[in-house]
Amino acid sequence: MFNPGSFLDRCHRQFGDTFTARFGSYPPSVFVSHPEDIKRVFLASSDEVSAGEANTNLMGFLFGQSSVLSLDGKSHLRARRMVMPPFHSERLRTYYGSMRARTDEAIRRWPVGRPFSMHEEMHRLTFDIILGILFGPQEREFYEPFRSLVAELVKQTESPLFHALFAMLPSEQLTAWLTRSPARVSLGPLGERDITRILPGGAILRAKHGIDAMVYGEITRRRASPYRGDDVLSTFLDAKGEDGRGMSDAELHDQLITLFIAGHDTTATALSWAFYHLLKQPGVLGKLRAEVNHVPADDEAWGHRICELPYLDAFIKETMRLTPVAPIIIRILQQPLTIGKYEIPAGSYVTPCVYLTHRRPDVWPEPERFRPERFLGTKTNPYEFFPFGGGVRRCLGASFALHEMKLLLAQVISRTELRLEPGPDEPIARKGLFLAPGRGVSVIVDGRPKRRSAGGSGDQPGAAAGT
Ligand code: HEM
Repeated sequence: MFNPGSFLDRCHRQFGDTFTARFGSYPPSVFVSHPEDIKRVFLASSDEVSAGEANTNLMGFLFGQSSVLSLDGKSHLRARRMVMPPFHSERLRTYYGSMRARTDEAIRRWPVGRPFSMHEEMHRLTFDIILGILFGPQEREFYEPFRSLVAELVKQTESPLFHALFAMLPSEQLTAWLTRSPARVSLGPLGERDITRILPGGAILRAKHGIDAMVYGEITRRRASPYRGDDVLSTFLDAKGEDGRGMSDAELHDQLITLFIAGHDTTATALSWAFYHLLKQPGVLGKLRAEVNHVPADDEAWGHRICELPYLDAFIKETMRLTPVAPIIIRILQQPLTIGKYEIPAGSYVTPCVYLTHRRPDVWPEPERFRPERFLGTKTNPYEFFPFGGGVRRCLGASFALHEMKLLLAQVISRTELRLEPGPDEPIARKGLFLAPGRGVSVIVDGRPKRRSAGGSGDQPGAAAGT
């Protein structure tokens, strides 16, 4: 599906709100986009629908079987309760300082007068931010190898070979192979050999084993250390479930990897779309800049006040309505379910379609128009607007992502003169599981920062992790 937007539009025009599509080796997926049907799916009990199995089939080899994404029912709720505290709203303020400091560094890095890809820059920035928040201040010896292993993994999982394997092999087999294959085997008298260099797809295994080894190494180091800070790993090391049990090393590893994977590519892609819409519409940029500049950069509560700005909030919602990062939400039916006039058999995939629901003209007048004002002074309906999914599986990093997006956007637009490099419109392209701007949003900075920002100050200062 190279052009996912027009594929979905075509299916909707031809078949209406509910239709079935089949992808590779996966069971048929029933797409739904009527708010009543979305509600039925999101409110279904865990006896009726599951999400863990579908998530595992898609990416389980990356985040492991004790990840909050892989689990269902009671074990999912237990994991969610343990993972949630660092993402509660009062805790988010402790991250503002490092978010600002990191954004400052990025702005200083950007060339003046020469185009660069905003998507790549947002990737780098959100990567640095989430790594600092998960693991705390780190030395370069951790960050740089980790960054290159992740870059290699992403490159490999976006390669044609991986897509071919994904389409051909039953997903459980692919997951099992990627999860269980050893990186090294013993060849008797020849000693141990790295087999990832000769296996097809071995580069994926190599990168994954490298990442796992680094994360386990860090967990061991931190368990042995008395250091506890504001970072997520510190919180998890001391967390106890209702049964009084803490997290095992495998649980810690799986939750950290999950948060890392779920927590930066998504936000980077949403931010790239935000910059695209912003720079495409000078009127919107003008309104946003006026609102943001109203908050003095050295205000003690800068971050908090920025996160409360109504137009900025509406702007981000409109970005996520028109160009949602995740086009669909996936559930597997554990028993037959009636959705609208259809009885859907157990075992089917049911996919509330974010992309189509967000473009319904009966809910969103002139749906193709980018108009943040539609969100001003209104409360959104969770079955009409769900860029973060819904029900008990709704994204647990949603508030974190929204705060991060607001702070980054506010800081960039108040400190730089930016414009899009002239060229055709950005196509909606599939990048892995997400919808991303196909050309990467090429921008040009025209002006140096106008004033020094308060950097790590304001709200509760945090360390610029990783430096
Ligand atoms: C703009 C950024 C983001 C978008 C668009 C996004 C979107 C989503 C979506 C669509 C889901 C599936 C929800 C469902 O099945 O109903 C999800 C789940 C999840 N997201 Fe996000 N996400 C974002 C940022 C983040 C961040 C920053 C974190 C953490 C640091 C995070 C952590 C998670 C986790 C742990 C889950 C699994 C929740 C569960 O299964 O209980 N996400 N996200």
